[in-house]
Amino acid sequence: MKNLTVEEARSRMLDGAARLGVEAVALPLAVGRVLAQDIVADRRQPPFDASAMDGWAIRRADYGVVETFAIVGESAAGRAYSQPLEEGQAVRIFTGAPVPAGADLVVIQEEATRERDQVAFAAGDSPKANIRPAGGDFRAGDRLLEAGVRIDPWRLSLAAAAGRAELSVARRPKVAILATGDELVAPGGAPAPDQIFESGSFSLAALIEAWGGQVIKLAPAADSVEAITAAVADAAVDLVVTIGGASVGDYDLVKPAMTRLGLDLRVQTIAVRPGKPTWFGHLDDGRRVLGLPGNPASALVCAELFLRPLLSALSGADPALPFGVARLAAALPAAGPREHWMRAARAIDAEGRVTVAPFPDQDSSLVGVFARADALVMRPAGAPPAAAGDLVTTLPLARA
Ligand SMILES: Nc1nc2c(c(=O)[nH]1)N[C@H]1C(S)=C(S)[C@@H](COP(=O)(O)OP(=O)(O)OC[C@H]3O[C@@H](n4cnc5c(N)ncnc54)[C@H](O)[C@@H]3O)O[C@H]1N2
Ligand code: MOO
Repeated sequence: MKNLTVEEARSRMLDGAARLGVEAVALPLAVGRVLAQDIVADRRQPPFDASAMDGWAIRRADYGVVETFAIVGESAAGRAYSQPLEEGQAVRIFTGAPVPAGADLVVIQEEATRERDQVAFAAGDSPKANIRPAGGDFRAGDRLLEAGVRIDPWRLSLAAAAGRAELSVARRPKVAILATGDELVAPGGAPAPDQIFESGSFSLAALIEAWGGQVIKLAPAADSVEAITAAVADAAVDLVVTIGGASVGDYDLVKPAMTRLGLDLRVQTIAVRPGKPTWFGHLDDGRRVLGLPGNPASALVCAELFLRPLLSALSGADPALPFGVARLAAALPAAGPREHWMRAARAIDAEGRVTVAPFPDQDSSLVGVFARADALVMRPAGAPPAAAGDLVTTLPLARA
Protein backbone atom coordinates (compact mmCIF):
# COMPACT_ATOMS: atom_id res chain seq x y z
CA MET A 1 0.00 0.00 0.00
CA LYS A 2 3.06 2.27 0.12
CA ASN A 3 3.57 4.88 -2.58
CA LEU A 4 0.40 4.28 -4.55
CA THR A 5 0.15 6.08 -7.87
CA VAL A 6 -1.90 9.28 -7.80
CA GLU A 7 -4.60 7.54 -9.82
CA GLU A 8 -4.79 4.51 -7.51
CA ALA A 9 -4.74 6.65 -4.37
CA ARG A 10 -7.56 8.83 -5.73
CA SER A 11 -9.66 5.85 -6.68
CA ARG A 12 -9.25 4.38 -3.17
CA MET A 13 -10.36 7.68 -1.66
CA LEU A 14 -13.37 7.85 -3.99
CA ASP A 15 -14.33 4.24 -3.35
CA GLY A 16 -17.82 4.30 -1.76
CA ALA A 17 -17.95 8.12 -1.75
CA ALA A 18 -21.45 9.21 -2.81
CA ARG A 19 -23.97 11.98 -2.15
CA LEU A 20 -24.56 12.31 1.60
CA GLY A 21 -28.11 13.64 1.56
CA VAL A 22 -30.52 16.03 -0.13
CA GLU A 23 -32.06 19.32 0.97
CA ALA A 24 -34.14 22.11 -0.57
CA VAL A 25 -32.60 25.58 -0.78
CA ALA A 26 -34.06 28.88 -1.94
CA LEU A 27 -32.95 29.78 -5.46
CA PRO A 28 -30.60 32.65 -4.47
CA LEU A 29 -28.72 30.35 -2.08
CA ALA A 30 -28.13 27.62 -4.66
CA VAL A 31 -24.94 28.99 -6.25
CA GLY A 32 -22.11 26.55 -5.62
CA ARG A 33 -24.49 23.74 -4.67
CA VAL A 34 -24.83 20.49 -6.63
CA LEU A 35 -28.26 19.69 -8.06
CA ALA A 36 -29.80 16.54 -6.62
CA GLN A 37 -32.67 16.36 -9.11
CA ASP A 38 -32.95 17.15 -12.80
CA ILE A 39 -34.72 20.41 -13.60
CA VAL A 40 -37.33 19.64 -16.25
CA ALA A 41 -39.23 22.53 -17.83
CA ASP A 42 -42.97 22.44 -17.20
CA ARG A 43 -43.60 25.44 -19.47
CA ARG A 44 -42.07 26.54 -22.74
CA GLN A 45 -39.92 29.68 -23.03
CA PRO A 46 -40.86 32.05 -24.48
CA PRO A 47 -44.41 30.87 -23.78
CA PHE A 48 -45.68 32.70 -26.93
CA ASP A 49 -44.30 33.95 -30.23
CA ALA A 50 -42.56 37.12 -29.07
CA SER A 51 -41.45 40.22 -30.88
CA ALA A 52 -37.68 40.65 -31.06
CA MET A 53 -37.94 44.38 -31.86
CA ASP A 54 -39.97 47.53 -31.25
CA GLY A 55 -42.15 48.09 -34.30
CA TRP A 56 -45.35 46.98 -36.00
CA ALA A 57 -46.90 43.51 -36.22
CA ILE A 58 -48.56 42.79 -39.55
CA ARG A 59 -49.28 39.91 -41.96
CA ARG A 60 -46.33 39.21 -44.24
CA ALA A 61 -48.82 38.71 -47.10
CA ASP A 62 -49.76 42.40 -46.74
CA TYR A 63 -46.18 43.66 -46.81
CA GLY A 64 -45.50 45.57 -50.04
CA VAL A 65 -49.15 45.03 -51.04
CA VAL A 66 -51.17 47.11 -48.60
CA GLU A 67 -50.15 50.77 -48.79
CA THR A 68 -51.36 52.08 -45.45
CA PHE A 69 -52.26 49.89 -42.51
CA ALA A 70 -54.97 50.60 -39.95
CA ILE A 71 -53.53 50.71 -36.42
CA VAL A 72 -55.89 48.57 -34.35
CA GLY A 73 -54.10 48.30 -30.99
CA GLU A 74 -50.95 47.69 -29.05
CA SER A 75 -49.08 44.67 -27.72
CA ALA A 76 -46.59 45.42 -24.95
CA ALA A 77 -44.54 43.01 -22.82
CA GLY A 78 -46.96 41.74 -20.19
CA ARG A 79 -50.01 43.24 -21.97
CA ALA A 80 -50.92 41.28 -25.09
CA TYR A 81 -53.23 42.40 -27.90
CA SER A 82 -55.89 39.75 -27.72
CA GLN A 83 -57.70 39.98 -31.10
CA PRO A 84 -56.62 38.13 -34.24
CA LEU A 85 -54.99 40.44 -36.78
CA GLU A 86 -56.99 40.97 -39.98
CA GLU A 87 -55.82 41.87 -43.48
CA GLY A 88 -54.52 45.45 -43.70
CA GLN A 89 -54.23 45.87 -39.94
CA ALA A 90 -51.14 46.71 -37.88
CA VAL A 91 -50.54 46.41 -34.14
CA ARG A 92 -48.01 48.58 -32.37
CA ILE A 93 -45.66 46.09 -30.72
CA PHE A 94 -42.66 46.20 -28.37
CA THR A 95 -39.71 43.90 -27.73
CA GLY A 96 -40.75 40.82 -25.74
CA ALA A 97 -44.48 41.33 -26.37
CA PRO A 98 -46.70 38.52 -27.70
CA VAL A 99 -47.17 38.64 -31.48
CA PRO A 100 -50.95 38.76 -32.17
CA ALA A 101 -52.57 35.72 -33.80
CA GLY A 102 -52.47 36.12 -37.57
CA ALA A 103 -49.35 38.35 -37.56
CA ASP A 104 -46.13 36.81 -38.87
CA LEU A 105 -43.92 39.85 -39.41
CA VAL A 106 -42.67 42.67 -37.19
CA VAL A 107 -41.47 45.68 -39.17
CA ILE A 108 -39.05 47.74 -37.09
CA GLN A 109 -40.24 51.20 -36.23
CA GLU A 110 -37.29 52.85 -37.99
CA GLU A 111 -38.87 51.74 -41.30
CA ALA A 112 -42.37 52.97 -40.48
CA THR A 113 -44.14 56.26 -41.01
CA ARG A 114 -47.11 56.83 -38.75
CA GLU A 115 -49.88 59.24 -39.42
CA ARG A 116 -52.51 59.31 -36.63
CA ASP A 117 -54.21 55.87 -36.75
CA GLN A 118 -52.43 54.71 -39.88
CA VAL A 119 -48.94 53.44 -40.59
CA ALA A 120 -46.99 52.81 -43.82
CA PHE A 121 -43.70 51.02 -44.43
CA ALA A 122 -40.77 51.59 -46.78
CA ALA A 123 -41.02 48.20 -48.46
CA GLY A 124 -37.77 46.26 -48.92
CA ASP A 125 -37.01 42.71 -50.06
CA SER A 126 -38.25 39.89 -47.77
CA PRO A 127 -37.66 41.55 -44.39
CA LYS A 128 -36.62 39.55 -41.33
CA ALA A 129 -39.60 38.30 -39.31
CA ASN A 130 -38.19 39.66 -36.02
CA ILE A 131 -40.21 37.04 -34.16
CA ARG A 132 -38.84 34.70 -31.49
CA PRO A 133 -40.84 31.49 -31.78
CA ALA A 134 -42.64 30.07 -28.76
CA GLY A 135 -40.41 27.43 -27.16
CA GLY A 136 -37.33 28.74 -28.99
CA ASP A 137 -35.33 28.78 -25.75
CA PHE A 138 -36.78 25.60 -24.23
CA ARG A 139 -39.95 23.50 -24.40
CA ALA A 140 -42.07 21.84 -21.74
CA GLY A 141 -40.46 18.50 -20.91
CA ASP A 142 -36.90 19.61 -21.81
CA ARG A 143 -34.29 18.52 -19.27
CA LEU A 144 -32.68 21.89 -18.55
CA LEU A 145 -30.13 20.93 -15.88
CA GLU A 146 -29.12 17.46 -14.79
CA ALA A 147 -28.61 16.16 -11.27
CA GLY A 148 -24.91 16.37 -10.46
CA VAL A 149 -24.21 19.76 -12.06
CA ARG A 150 -22.98 22.54 -9.83
CA ILE A 151 -25.14 25.66 -9.91
CA ASP A 152 -23.27 28.74 -11.11
CA PRO A 153 -24.75 32.16 -11.94
CA TRP A 154 -25.52 31.10 -15.54
CA ARG A 155 -27.30 27.91 -14.54
CA LEU A 156 -29.09 29.87 -11.82
CA SER A 157 -30.65 32.08 -14.51
CA LEU A 158 -31.93 28.99 -16.32
CA ALA A 159 -33.48 27.59 -13.13
CA ALA A 160 -35.10 30.99 -12.50
CA ALA A 161 -36.37 31.20 -16.11
CA ALA A 162 -37.97 27.80 -15.53
CA GLY A 163 -39.82 29.27 -12.56
CA ARG A 164 -38.06 27.42 -9.75
CA ALA A 165 -38.07 29.23 -6.40
CA GLU A 166 -36.38 26.30 -4.64
CA LEU A 167 -33.87 23.74 -5.79
CA SER A 168 -33.22 20.26 -4.52
CA VAL A 169 -29.47 20.06 -3.87
CA ALA A 170 -26.96 17.78 -2.22
CA ARG A 171 -26.22 18.39 1.43
CA ARG A 172 -22.79 19.98 1.75
CA PRO A 173 -20.13 17.64 3.17
CA LYS A 174 -19.09 18.80 6.64
CA VAL A 175 -15.32 18.98 6.88
CA ALA A 176 -13.27 19.47 10.03
CA ILE A 177 -9.81 20.98 9.57
CA LEU A 178 -7.17 20.21 12.17
CA ALA A 179 -3.72 21.81 12.03
CA THR A 180 -1.18 20.07 14.25
CA GLY A 181 2.21 21.08 15.56
CA ASP A 182 3.85 22.69 18.61
CA GLU A 183 5.53 25.20 16.30
CA LEU A 184 2.30 26.80 15.08
CA VAL A 185 0.97 30.14 16.27
CA ALA A 186 -2.18 31.72 14.86
CA PRO A 187 -1.64 34.87 12.76
CA GLY A 188 -1.85 37.85 15.11
CA GLY A 189 -0.21 35.87 17.94
CA ALA A 190 3.33 36.26 19.29
CA PRO A 191 5.56 33.46 18.00
CA ALA A 192 8.59 32.34 20.03
CA PRO A 193 11.86 32.26 18.04
CA ASP A 194 11.31 28.58 17.22
CA GLN A 195 7.70 29.01 16.09
CA ILE A 196 5.99 30.00 12.81
CA PHE A 197 2.59 31.38 11.88
CA GLU A 198 0.02 28.76 10.96
CA SER A 199 -1.01 29.26 7.32
CA GLY A 200 -2.23 25.95 5.96
CA SER A 201 -5.67 25.82 7.53
CA PHE A 202 -6.74 29.22 6.18
CA SER A 203 -6.24 28.49 2.51
CA LEU A 204 -7.57 24.98 2.99
CA ALA A 205 -10.75 26.30 4.61
CA ALA A 206 -11.27 28.73 1.73
CA LEU A 207 -10.67 25.99 -0.86
CA ILE A 208 -13.09 23.62 0.87
CA GLU A 209 -15.78 26.29 0.92
CA ALA A 210 -15.16 27.01 -2.77
CA TRP A 211 -15.42 23.30 -3.54
CA GLY A 212 -18.80 23.03 -1.83
CA GLY A 213 -17.84 21.81 1.65
CA GLN A 214 -18.91 23.25 4.99
CA VAL A 215 -15.87 23.92 7.17
CA ILE A 216 -15.64 23.33 10.88
CA LYS A 217 -12.25 24.58 12.02
CA LEU A 218 -10.90 22.75 15.03
CA ALA A 219 -8.48 24.47 17.40
CA PRO A 220 -4.91 23.55 16.36
CA ALA A 221 -3.60 20.57 18.33
CA ALA A 222 -0.20 20.17 19.96
CA ASP A 223 2.08 17.30 18.95
CA SER A 224 0.59 14.69 21.27
CA VAL A 225 -1.51 11.64 20.54
CA GLU A 226 -3.92 12.60 23.33
CA ALA A 227 -4.42 16.17 22.07
CA ILE A 228 -4.99 15.06 18.48
CA THR A 229 -7.35 12.23 19.46
CA ALA A 230 -9.35 14.56 21.70
CA ALA A 231 -9.58 17.24 19.00
CA VAL A 232 -11.06 14.82 16.47
CA ALA A 233 -13.07 12.52 18.76
CA ASP A 234 -16.28 14.55 18.93
CA ALA A 235 -16.18 16.45 15.64
CA ALA A 236 -19.59 15.82 14.03
CA VAL A 237 -18.40 15.82 10.42
CA ASP A 238 -18.27 13.64 7.34
CA LEU A 239 -14.57 14.16 6.76
CA VAL A 240 -11.63 15.19 8.91
CA VAL A 241 -8.70 16.84 7.14
CA THR A 242 -5.52 17.04 9.16
CA ILE A 243 -2.49 19.15 8.28
CA GLY A 244 0.98 18.05 9.34
CA GLY A 245 2.28 15.19 11.40
CA ALA A 246 1.86 12.87 8.42
CA SER A 247 5.43 11.77 7.96
CA VAL A 248 7.69 9.42 9.91
CA GLY A 249 9.28 11.72 12.54
CA ASP A 250 8.93 11.23 16.30
CA TYR A 251 6.31 13.98 16.42
CA ASP A 252 4.29 12.82 13.42
CA LEU A 253 1.44 11.53 15.54
CA VAL A 254 -1.74 12.00 13.56
CA LYS A 255 -1.99 8.42 12.27
CA PRO A 256 -1.28 6.91 15.72
CA ALA A 257 -3.99 9.20 17.15
CA MET A 258 -6.49 8.16 14.48
CA THR A 259 -5.65 4.52 15.15
CA ARG A 260 -7.18 5.07 18.60
CA LEU A 261 -10.38 6.07 16.80
CA GLY A 262 -10.40 2.86 14.76
CA LEU A 263 -8.57 4.04 11.66
CA ASP A 264 -8.90 1.73 8.65
CA LEU A 265 -5.94 3.01 6.62
CA ARG A 266 -6.66 2.81 2.87
CA VAL A 267 -3.85 4.99 1.51
CA GLN A 268 -0.54 5.09 3.35
CA THR A 269 1.75 7.12 1.08
CA ILE A 270 1.51 8.33 -2.52
CA ALA A 271 4.12 8.55 -5.29
CA VAL A 272 3.46 12.25 -5.71
CA ARG A 273 5.65 15.31 -5.36
CA PRO A 274 4.94 17.29 -3.32
CA GLY A 275 2.88 15.36 -0.79
CA LYS A 276 4.27 11.83 -0.52
CA PRO A 277 3.15 11.39 3.13
CA THR A 278 -0.51 12.09 2.22
CA TRP A 279 -2.72 9.35 3.65
CA PHE A 280 -6.40 8.46 3.84
CA GLY A 281 -8.68 6.17 5.80
CA HIS A 282 -12.02 5.62 7.49
CA LEU A 283 -12.65 5.81 11.25
CA ASP A 284 -14.82 3.11 12.77
CA ASP A 285 -17.75 5.52 13.11
CA GLY A 286 -17.75 6.05 9.33
CA ARG A 287 -16.00 9.41 9.21
CA ARG A 288 -13.34 9.72 6.55
CA VAL A 289 -9.89 11.16 7.33
CA LEU A 290 -7.51 12.74 4.85
CA GLY A 291 -4.05 13.39 6.23
CA LEU A 292 -2.26 16.18 4.41
CA PRO A 293 1.45 16.87 4.96
CA GLY A 294 2.38 20.03 6.81
CA ASN A 295 4.45 21.65 4.11
CA PRO A 296 2.10 24.26 2.64
CA ALA A 297 2.65 23.30 -1.01
CA SER A 298 2.26 19.59 -0.21
CA ALA A 299 -1.00 20.29 1.60
CA LEU A 300 -2.48 22.50 -1.10
CA VAL A 301 -1.36 20.47 -4.12
CA CYS A 302 -2.76 17.31 -2.53
CA ALA A 303 -5.96 19.16 -1.62
CA GLU A 304 -6.35 19.95 -5.33
CA LEU A 305 -5.54 16.40 -6.42
CA PHE A 306 -7.49 14.45 -3.80
CA LEU A 307 -9.72 16.56 -1.57
CA ARG A 308 -11.46 18.40 -4.39
CA PRO A 309 -12.58 15.19 -6.18
CA LEU A 310 -13.61 13.66 -2.86
CA LEU A 311 -15.83 16.64 -2.01
CA SER A 312 -17.38 16.46 -5.48
CA ALA A 313 -18.15 12.76 -5.04
CA LEU A 314 -19.63 13.35 -1.57
CA SER A 315 -21.91 15.97 -3.20
CA GLY A 316 -23.04 13.71 -6.03
CA ALA A 317 -20.98 15.61 -8.63
CA ASP A 318 -18.51 14.25 -11.16
CA PRO A 319 -15.15 13.97 -9.36
CA ALA A 320 -13.12 14.46 -12.57
CA LEU A 321 -10.65 17.34 -12.31
CA PRO A 322 -10.57 20.02 -15.05
CA PHE A 323 -7.19 19.05 -16.49
CA GLY A 324 -5.90 20.99 -19.46
CA VAL A 325 -2.99 20.91 -21.87
CA ALA A 326 -0.40 23.64 -22.41
CA ARG A 327 3.07 24.18 -23.85
CA LEU A 328 6.12 24.37 -21.65
CA ALA A 329 7.67 27.83 -21.79
CA ALA A 330 11.13 26.40 -21.03
CA ALA A 331 12.94 23.06 -20.97
CA LEU A 332 12.73 20.83 -17.87
CA PRO A 333 15.16 18.14 -16.66
CA ALA A 334 14.16 14.46 -16.36
CA ALA A 335 11.49 13.84 -13.71
CA GLY A 336 12.09 11.89 -10.50
CA PRO A 337 10.38 8.70 -9.33
CA ARG A 338 7.18 10.48 -8.15
CA GLU A 339 4.52 12.12 -10.34
CA HIS A 340 5.45 15.79 -10.00
CA TRP A 341 2.88 18.59 -9.83
CA MET A 342 4.84 21.81 -10.32
CA ARG A 343 3.54 25.26 -9.47
CA ALA A 344 3.62 27.33 -12.64
CA ALA A 345 2.65 30.64 -14.22
CA ARG A 346 0.36 30.58 -17.24
CA ALA A 347 0.69 32.97 -20.16
CA ILE A 348 -0.46 33.35 -23.77
CA ASP A 349 2.34 33.35 -26.38
CA ALA A 350 2.51 35.45 -29.57
CA GLU A 351 0.55 32.78 -31.49
CA GLY A 352 -2.22 32.82 -28.88
CA ARG A 353 -1.27 29.49 -27.32
CA VAL A 354 -1.36 28.80 -23.58
CA THR A 355 2.12 28.32 -22.13
CA VAL A 356 3.19 27.32 -18.63
CA ALA A 357 6.41 28.24 -16.89
CA PRO A 358 7.10 26.15 -13.77
CA PHE A 359 8.82 28.18 -11.02
CA PRO A 360 12.49 27.21 -10.66
CA ASP A 361 12.26 26.51 -6.92
CA GLN A 362 9.61 23.87 -6.26
CA ASP A 363 10.46 23.30 -2.58
CA SER A 364 7.27 22.23 -0.83
CA SER A 365 7.73 24.66 2.06
CA LEU A 366 7.43 27.77 -0.11
CA VAL A 367 4.24 29.74 0.43
CA GLY A 368 5.46 32.65 -1.71
CA VAL A 369 5.66 30.54 -4.88
CA PHE A 370 2.10 29.34 -4.46
CA ALA A 371 0.89 32.90 -4.17
CA ARG A 372 2.26 33.60 -7.67
CA ALA A 373 1.21 30.35 -9.39
CA ASP A 374 -1.96 30.03 -11.42
CA ALA A 375 -1.55 26.47 -12.66
CA LEU A 376 -0.04 23.14 -11.74
CA VAL A 377 2.01 21.32 -14.37
CA MET A 378 2.25 17.54 -14.28
CA ARG A 379 5.42 15.60 -15.02
CA PRO A 380 4.86 11.83 -15.09
CA ALA A 381 7.08 9.73 -12.81
CA GLY A 382 10.35 8.94 -14.57
CA ALA A 383 9.63 11.25 -17.53
CA PRO A 384 12.65 12.07 -19.74
CA PRO A 385 13.81 15.71 -20.09
CA ALA A 386 11.23 17.95 -21.73
CA ALA A 387 11.88 20.70 -24.28
CA ALA A 388 10.35 24.15 -24.50
CA GLY A 389 7.15 23.82 -26.52
CA ASP A 390 6.38 20.26 -25.35
CA LEU A 391 2.76 19.67 -24.39
CA VAL A 392 2.12 18.97 -20.71
CA THR A 393 -0.96 18.20 -18.60
CA THR A 394 -2.04 21.12 -16.43
CA LEU A 395 -4.50 21.80 -13.66
CA PRO A 396 -5.60 25.45 -13.59
CA LEU A 397 -5.73 27.06 -10.15
CA ALA A 398 -8.75 29.28 -9.59
CA ARG A 399 -7.40 32.76 -8.88
CA ALA A 400 -9.33 35.82 -7.85
N1 LIG B 1 12.80 10.89 7.09
C1 LIG B 1 11.82 11.41 6.37
N2 LIG B 1 11.48 12.68 6.58
C2 LIG B 1 10.51 13.24 5.83
C3 LIG B 1 9.85 12.49 4.85
C4 LIG B 1 10.20 11.13 4.68
O1 LIG B 1 9.65 10.42 3.82
N3 LIG B 1 11.18 10.64 5.47
N4 LIG B 1 8.92 13.10 4.07
C5 LIG B 1 9.12 14.51 3.87
C6 LIG B 1 8.04 15.06 3.13
S1 LIG B 1 7.97 14.66 1.51
C7 LIG B 1 7.16 15.94 3.67
S2 LIG B 1 5.97 16.67 2.70
C8 LIG B 1 7.19 16.32 5.06
C9 LIG B 1 5.77 16.24 5.64
O2 LIG B 1 5.80 16.13 6.96
P1 LIG B 1 4.57 16.18 7.94
O3 LIG B 1 3.29 16.01 7.28
O4 LIG B 1 4.86 15.27 9.05
O5 LIG B 1 4.56 17.70 8.37
P2 LIG B 1 5.21 18.38 9.61
O6 LIG B 1 6.51 17.72 9.93
O7 LIG B 1 4.22 18.50 10.68
O8 LIG B 1 5.48 19.78 8.98
C10 LIG B 1 6.27 19.97 7.83
C11 LIG B 1 6.55 21.47 7.68
O9 LIG B 1 5.35 22.18 7.48
C12 LIG B 1 5.16 23.13 8.51
N5 LIG B 1 3.72 23.17 8.83
C13 LIG B 1 3.03 22.17 9.39
N6 LIG B 1 1.73 22.53 9.54
C14 LIG B 1 1.63 23.79 9.09
C15 LIG B 1 0.56 24.70 8.98
N7 LIG B 1 -0.70 24.37 9.36
N8 LIG B 1 0.80 25.93 8.45
C16 LIG B 1 2.07 26.26 8.06
N9 LIG B 1 3.12 25.42 8.12
C17 LIG B 1 2.90 24.21 8.63
C18 LIG B 1 5.98 22.65 9.63
O10 LIG B 1 6.34 23.67 10.50
C19 LIG B 1 7.18 22.06 8.91
O11 LIG B 1 8.07 23.07 8.55
O12 LIG B 1 8.03 15.47 5.79
C20 LIG B 1 9.32 15.27 5.16
N10 LIG B 1 10.16 14.55 6.05
O1 MOO C 1 6.69 15.37 -0.85
MO1 MOO C 1 7.06 16.51 0.44
O2 MOO C 1 5.54 17.05 0.08
O3 MOO C 1 7.91 17.25 -0.96
O4 MOO C 1 7.94 17.88 0.85
